[in-house]
Amino acid sequence: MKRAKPSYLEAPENSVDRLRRPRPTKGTSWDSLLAERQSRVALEEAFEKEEEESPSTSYRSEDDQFDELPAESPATKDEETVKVCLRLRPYSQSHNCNLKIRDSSTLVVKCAGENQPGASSEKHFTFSNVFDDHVSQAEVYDSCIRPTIRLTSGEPGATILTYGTSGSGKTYTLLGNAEQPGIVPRSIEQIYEELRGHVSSEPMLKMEGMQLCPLSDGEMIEEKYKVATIKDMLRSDSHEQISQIIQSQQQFQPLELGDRRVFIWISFVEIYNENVYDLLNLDEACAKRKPLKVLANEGNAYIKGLSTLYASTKEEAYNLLEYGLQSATYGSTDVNCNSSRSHSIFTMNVITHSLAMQQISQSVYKFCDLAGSERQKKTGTMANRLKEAQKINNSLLVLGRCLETVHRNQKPRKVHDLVPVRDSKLTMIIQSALLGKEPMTMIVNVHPTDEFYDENINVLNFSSIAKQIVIRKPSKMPNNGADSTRYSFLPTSAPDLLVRENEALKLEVQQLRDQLEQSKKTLFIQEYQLRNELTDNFKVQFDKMEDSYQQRIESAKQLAILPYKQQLIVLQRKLESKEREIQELEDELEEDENKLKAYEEEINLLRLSKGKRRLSL
Ligand SMILES: Nc1ncnc2c1ncn2[C@@H]1O[C@H](COP(=O)(O)OP(=O)(O)OP(=O)(O)O)[C@@H](O)[C@H]1O
Repeated sequence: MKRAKPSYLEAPENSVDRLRRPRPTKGTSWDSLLAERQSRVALEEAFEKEEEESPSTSYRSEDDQFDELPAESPATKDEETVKVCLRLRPYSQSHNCNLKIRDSSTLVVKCAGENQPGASSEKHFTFSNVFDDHVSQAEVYDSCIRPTIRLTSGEPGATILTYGTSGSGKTYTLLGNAEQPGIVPRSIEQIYEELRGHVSSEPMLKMEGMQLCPLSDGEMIEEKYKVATIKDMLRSDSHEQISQIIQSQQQFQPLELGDRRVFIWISFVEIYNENVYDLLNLDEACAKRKPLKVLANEGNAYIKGLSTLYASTKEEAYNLLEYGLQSATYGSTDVNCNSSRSHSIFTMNVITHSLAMQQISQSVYKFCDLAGSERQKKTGTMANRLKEAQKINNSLLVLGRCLETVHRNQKPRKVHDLVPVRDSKLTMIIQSALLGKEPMTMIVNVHPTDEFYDENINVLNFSSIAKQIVIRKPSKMPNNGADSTRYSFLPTSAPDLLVRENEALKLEVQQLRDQLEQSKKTLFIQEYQLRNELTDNFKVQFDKMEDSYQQRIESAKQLAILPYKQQLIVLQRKLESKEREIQELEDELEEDENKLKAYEEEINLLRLSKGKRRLSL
């Protein structure tokens, strides 16, 4: 069946790029336009009927039988649902609170029109976990995140989102503070502690866009220099305290990873007013920030020109996190005086190279702190703030539409709608999670006071849709190993044989693609090893050549100085004979002087005897 096309006869959706809105083609007649409109209306009516038969939200009024409440879409052994956890922010007892925790997975909301007769008075929302306001950061981490960081099983990674109104505790949950570290520092600890002894000190392998590349010696030095520069700029060691706190609360143990070598690359971006900015770009430290382009290929997003820095130790990872946070844009609203007005995404790319198996796998962990989903009136939005709020709300709206479409597509139906991931930068970047290629965990933060009643209901409705999305685990190829892991959305029961055949073919194509991908990687590893061998061989040859050149230079030198050596010997001999002559002359002179002295003594004696004789006469 053909996919339903959007019609240009309907009011345009504001969030959709003007250029991409539907337009009439030249020469289209009015009759054909009406026919197109009618077929579209018929299609939509069919969808609505389907929707009525299987409602998408997981809440019902009190009048409904609670036991019948569909907690989530049924997930089989090879499937998992998007994990959606709820966390309540501590609130003052003086405030009215309409939210009550019923059990570890159910929240009951008292409706605003409680006193009106006939009005339904309670709504029940189910979650993977519900955390009360006194639950600690470590408990939240252990229940929601720790199980999703699976470093041995070659999972594709995970996307972790915090969602809620401004000031509801999203940043607190994700980052925490020096005394109560949040999810990101705990994940850094878990990853580096579990991979202890396997993280390479040299950044030898890197993902460039969608390609895996070995780095040259010069490039490796450059990468290390960047991280060292950031360390010098920060000059703080607060991470040591954070690390100690986490270690005392959660004992992460090193994993048994055999000969595997791991390379960890970190990037950090901010989406502000629908522009993507690099938070780790050292060149932009003092200059005006330039927005980056987001490109997409086969459901994977790639940010062109994004800095991805190598962190060989957890200290370096903490430094990159701190540096990125310093670069982030913070504004202030009436609701939260340190409100982050942008979405930020901290990404850890863990590349594992198994020498024995000749395999490379990649796990990408994305931590997204979404901007607050508050109403414009409540946040005192003016001018700049209004523009920010509109952009924030738009991207969250698109996120909601993506989740809704994915959920709708998972129902047994013939027409699958296009998931509008391209309608916002946020959904474009996290599309692999939205399209089911990797697990997603959403932590919904709620400030449970009456003041935020409407916003909280919106947030809870939004999360109830996310909760029902089923992620299917890929069928693993026998020799594919970890990196071939893929997830796909397929309807649970195909209505006819044709659809099933189609799906089987799709699966086959996917498996062939995976095989091709694996072969490419094997080829890449072999090329990489060959290059290393060649480099070693060249080194040995160069050493030998250098030795022989040294010898030749030495013998040429000896040959050149030979005549001078002989001349030197002749001159030395002449010098010796002259010295001997001088010595002889000196000896003769000494002899003559001695004789002279003897004559003088004789003369003196004669004079004395002559004198004596004269006296006697
Ligand atoms: N569970 C909690 N325990 C203790 N304090 C909390 C908790 N949740 C939030 N807070 C406090 O509430 C305040 C606002 O939280 P936070 O900055 O995390 O909100 P936010 O949802 O990120 O807001 P924005 O969207 O505006 O950035 C902070 O001072 C934070 O310390």
